[in-house]
Parts: sequence; structure tokens; C-alpha cells
Amino acid sequence: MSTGLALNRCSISVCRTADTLLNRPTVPVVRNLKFSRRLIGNCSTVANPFVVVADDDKYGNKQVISLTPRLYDYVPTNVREPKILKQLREETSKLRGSQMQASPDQAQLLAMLVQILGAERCIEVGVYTGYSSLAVALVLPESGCLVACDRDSNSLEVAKRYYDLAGVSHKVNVKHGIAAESLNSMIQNGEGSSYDFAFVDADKRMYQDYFELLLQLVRVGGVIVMDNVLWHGRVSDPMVNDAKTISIRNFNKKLMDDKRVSISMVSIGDGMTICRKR
Ligand SMILES: C[S@@+](CC[C@H](N)C(=O)[O-])C[C@H]1O[C@@H](n2cnc3c(N)ncnc32)[C@H](O)[C@@H]1O
Repeated sequence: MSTGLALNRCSISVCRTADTLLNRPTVPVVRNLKFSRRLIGNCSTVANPFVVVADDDKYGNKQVISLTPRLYDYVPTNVREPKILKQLREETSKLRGSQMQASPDQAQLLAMLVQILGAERCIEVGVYTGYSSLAVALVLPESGCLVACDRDSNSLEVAKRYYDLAGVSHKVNVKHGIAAESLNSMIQNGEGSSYDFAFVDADKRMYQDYFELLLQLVRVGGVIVMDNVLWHGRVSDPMVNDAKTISIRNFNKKLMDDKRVSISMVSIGDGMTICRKR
């Protein structure tokens, strides 16, 4: 799958054993970490399969946590997931595309950012059945509003049912259609610089476009969170060059020099970058 496969044999074997026992596909996180190369030929490190060591000498012997399936299963046990979100997650798990929904720890981080910001006006690009948008709507004040954009009407029906069940429908403005068109029309309507928070979790080939549009809609000091910035580890693998990977890789690279925002890439879920408009 990636060059990471060749880098970290010790960790891989540990991972595979756990995955085999749990009867599920191998989790790619460990295999894709550049930080893993020091493990080659040092199988004593298998004694602690949760830790990998920086490959690049610039980082010294910096140790970072790698998420094995067991450790990953531990994370959600430390998330305070509201009952209604759990119900939605479990219902969605039976649907096609369920792997797309945000994880409980990611949704909790989004809700926390909204609360820290004191956000009232939010946007989500890529709603699916509504897990992350509901997490945000639940913490918005009664006067708050979330514009929820998605092109898939079937998924949106599930989302709307859950907004109703959770009693937050009055805070959510669902926009069914191509997200870039919805965002453009919001700009045309004079809504520029009026939003506090945005979350992007849709078409990966459109990341730069979504970012440019949202940068117009979000106020100075507002936050844009971009999901899937690690793209299952593919971004760090020079052998992977499909359109989505290239788009995210280019987006990440360009963001490094983008003086319009301050940034923080967080390796939660499939990677999220938090961008604060300057
Ligand atoms: C990864 S899922 C979103 C998951 C959601 N944030 C959650 O936590 O459940 C991506 C969604 O983006 C939507 N999408 C993809 N491309 C789109 C586009 N160009 N315009 C609008 N929606 C789009 C898909 O229909 C899909 O529901």
C-alpha cells in the first residue's frame, strides 16, 4: 500500500496479529508513519508496539504514539458521546459509506472548537447522515445556525431525521446541492466574513476550492477545519499519485506558505488541519 509497509516490519506484524484476531482489515496508520523506520532491526521495540521513534535525525529520538487497533479502541471509551450521536452512529454503521462518518473523538474535537470560539454561525461541507454536523448543532446556542451542505438527498434525509430527534432542526439550514455552488451563492448573498466556523469533509479534489470559498465566508479569527488531510497515509507515500491524493498533498503543501491563516495539523482520525483566519 505504501512505502511505510517496508519500513516498519515489527509494528506491522503486531498490527496484523491484532487485526487477524479481531477479524478486520489491517489498520494502516502504523504502516504509514515516516516516524517508524527506527524499528527495523530493533524488534525489542515490539515490547511496546504503541510507540514509534522519529526517523528524521532532526527530531532526535522523539517518540510518538502509534494507534494500534487496541489503542484505537481505547480512545472512544474516553469520549463523552451524546446518546443521540451514538444512536445515529449505530444506525449509519449499517449503511453504505458508513466508513465516511467522523469518529466520536473527531466530532468531540469539532464541538469543542465551536464552544471555545463561542461560534454562532457555522458551515459544514459534506454532511452524509449528519454525525459531525449534529455534534456541532448540539453545542450551538439556540440563536446559532449551521449551514449543512451535501449533494446526496438520501443521506440528508437521515441527517434531517436526527436533527429533528435531537431538537436542533431550527439551528440547521440544509443546503442540498453541489457544495461549491451553495458556498458561492452564500457569498453572492452578501454573507462574506459572517461565519465563525467551517468544517470540510467532502470531495477531496475540491479542497483548495472549498478552502478559498470558506476563507471568504469566515470572519477574521474564525476557524476552518479540513478533514482527511493524512488521507489514510497516502499523502506521505510518493508512490501514490491518484487525483485525490495529489489534491490533498498539494493542499497541505500550499497551506504551509499561506499567510492568510495560522494552522495546526492534528493526527486525529484521518488527520485534520485547523486553520484560523488572520
Ligand atoms: C465523508 S462524507 C461526510 C461525513 C460527515 N461529515 C459525517 O461525519 O458523517 C462526504 C459527503 O460529502 C458529500 N459530497 C461529496 N462531494 C460533494 C459535492 N461536490 N457537493 C456536495 N456534497 C458532496 C457526499 O455526498 C458525502 O455525503
